[in-house]
Parts: sequence; C-alpha cells; structure tokens
Amino acid sequence: MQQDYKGHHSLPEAEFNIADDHRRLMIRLLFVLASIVVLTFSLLNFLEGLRILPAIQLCCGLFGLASLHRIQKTRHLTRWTFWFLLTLFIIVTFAVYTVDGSDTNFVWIYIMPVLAYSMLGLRPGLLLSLPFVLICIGGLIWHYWNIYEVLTARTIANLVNLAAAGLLVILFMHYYERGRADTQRQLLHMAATDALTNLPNRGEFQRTLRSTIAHSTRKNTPFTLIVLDLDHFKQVNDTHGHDAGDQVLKQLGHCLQRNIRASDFVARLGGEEFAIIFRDAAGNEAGTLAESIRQAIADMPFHYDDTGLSLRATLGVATFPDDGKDSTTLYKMADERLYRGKREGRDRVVTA
Ligand SMILES: Nc1nc2c(ncn2[C@@H]2O[C@H](COP(=O)(O)OP(=O)(O)OP(=O)(O)O)[C@@H](O)[C@H]2O)c(=O)[nH]1
Repeated sequence: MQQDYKGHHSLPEAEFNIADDHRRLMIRLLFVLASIVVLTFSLLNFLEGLRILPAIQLCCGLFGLASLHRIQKTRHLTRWTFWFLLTLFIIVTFAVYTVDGSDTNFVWIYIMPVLAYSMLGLRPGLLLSLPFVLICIGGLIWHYWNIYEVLTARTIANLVNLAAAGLLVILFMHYYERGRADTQRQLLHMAATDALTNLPNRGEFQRTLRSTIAHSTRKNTPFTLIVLDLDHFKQVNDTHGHDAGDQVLKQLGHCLQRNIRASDFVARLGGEEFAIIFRDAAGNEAGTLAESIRQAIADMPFHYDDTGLSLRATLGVATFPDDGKDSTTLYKMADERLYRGKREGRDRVVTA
C-alpha cells in the first residue's frame, strides 16, 4: 500500500480556474481603457460639433466604468465579453464610416480581431472578426470614394494594404488561437490524467467526487464510493522488478474500466490505490458491485513478459448519503473500511 496515503484521509480543496481569472482581469482592464478612450473621443467629437456619436460614446464610456464591479462578480463572463466587444465593434465601424472622422480611425480595425480571439476563443473570435473587418474595409472604400471620387492606383494600393493587413491579422490570430487552445486542452488532459494508467488522477477524482455529491444532493439519489488497494503489491516489484509492477498497474486499470458501467467513474489515486464511483447504486447493490470487482481482479490473469501473476485486492465501500454527506467524510469512511479489510486479512470487501 502506498505510504503517502496510509492514514491520510483529507481531500484538499484546491481548485483554480486560471483561464477565467485571467479573462476577468483582461476584460476589466479593457473596460477601464475603452471607457477612458471612448469618453475622450466623446468630448473631442462633441467639440467638433457632432451630436449623435458623442452621445453614444458618452453612454458607452459611463456604462463601462459603472460595470467594473459587476464584471468582478458575474458568472456570465462570456456574455459580458461578447456584448462589450460587439458594442466596441459597432462604435469603430461607425467611426470608420464617418466621412469627417479622423484619418487614423482605421487602426482600430486591427486591434479588434486580437481582442475577439484572445477573449472569446476560436469560433466566436472568427464570427466576430471576419464580418467586422470586411464591413470596415467596405467602409474605408466608401470613405476614400467620398473623399477622392475616383479610385486612383495609389488609393487602390492603400486599400489593398489595409485589407491585406486586416485579413493577415485574422489569419495569424486564428492559427495562434487554434494552437493555444490545443495546447491548453492537452495540458488540462495531462493535469487530470495519471500518466501510467491513463486513468483520471487523484485531483480529477476529487473534483468528480464533489460534483457527484452536488448532483446526487440535487436529485436526491444515492451513489457508492469504493477505495481499492492491491494486496502485497510490493512483492511484485521486489520479485519481478518495477517494470513488472508498472505493467500490473496498467492491466489493473484496464480490468477496472472493463468492469464498470459507462456512467461510473474510476481513477488511480496513487501507488496501487484506485477509486471507483458507482452512480445511482447503494445498499446491497453497492456490495454486489464491489464484490464483482474483487472477483474480476482475482480471476484476472496478470502477466509480465511470459510470467503469469495472480493478484488480490481489498476494497472499502461507502455510500452517499448514509456514510457521509461531504467528500471528506465519505472518502474517510471508505478508506477506513479498506484499512480494516487489510488488517482483517486482505482480499475482501468491507461495506460496514
Ligand atoms: N511499479 C510501481 N510500483 C509502485 C508505484 N507506486 C508505488 N509503487 C510501489 O508499491 C508498493 C506499495 O507497497 P506497500 O505500501 O507496502 O503495499 P503492499 O505491498 O501492497 O501491501 P498491502 O497494501 O499492505 O497489502 C511499494 O513498493 C511502492 O514502491 C508505481 O507507480 N509503479
């Protein structure tokens, strides 16, 4: 049995949502910056004699500043981000189409795809950026047409530059975001997976146990937690070597996966200790399921190279909500029963 877990009954509550915190910080910073810029433009446009645009800008700027507190707390961050960016896009489009507007208004076109991709991800990023850039480039053509009335070769070259740069920013952001999202997915998978058995790891087990408790509490349904430990596993390592031990653990992982239902969950907690969550199972059914797992392990022909190995396991069983209403108590109960099973001779299921 792995020493780290002997007598260690706690399930540390360590869950971070780094991506969300980062996005929250980014959107707050953007709200502050955008509000200051929009309020400045509102004043400048007002002084220029415009009325509708500065009025819209004033409302957006004040709304941005007033929203900072809500963004810190909201659970609908994506919705907030989407509406914020859409408003910003409409303002920029409007500014680009304003004939009397600043000649440098177009620079904002290139920032928008960066914001959309980095804050909303791949598909919403593309859905917001592409129409926006195309509409703005259309606006620029219209703008030039209004100023010069004829499109000279020089004007056309300017427009091609503007359009090519805009589409390049989208292309770059699209591939960058795709690579970043793939890497993040892989990292999250690695962080939740045990490298040897490819089963969910201890951290993932803790999260799943907590979410199963929350779900079962809401639905008023029981479930069963089993903590399982191979017997005398050290002997496998000592007799056949560490590599043989690794092969046995992998084969045990496959065996457990084969013997649970699609709705159930199995994880490797560490060493030769595994956990199974049998959803919607309690009482006699829980004992029967645990016994079927013990029997499957006893019947399993483990092997290393040409050597056949026979192994046994001890299982501690706890049922929600009777044996514990929170993850720590429930795990502790299953763990205590597992160790009682070890003390009483191993190769058994302990349910009470
Ligand atoms: N091959 C291999 N061995 C491991 C791994 N993790 C832990 N072990 C070994 O597992 C063994 C656990 O030994 P013990 O805690 O004494 O447990 P046990 O021999 O199964 O005895 P009981 O649990 O009391 O029946 C130790 O030899 C560890 O080195 C691993 O990933 N691979």
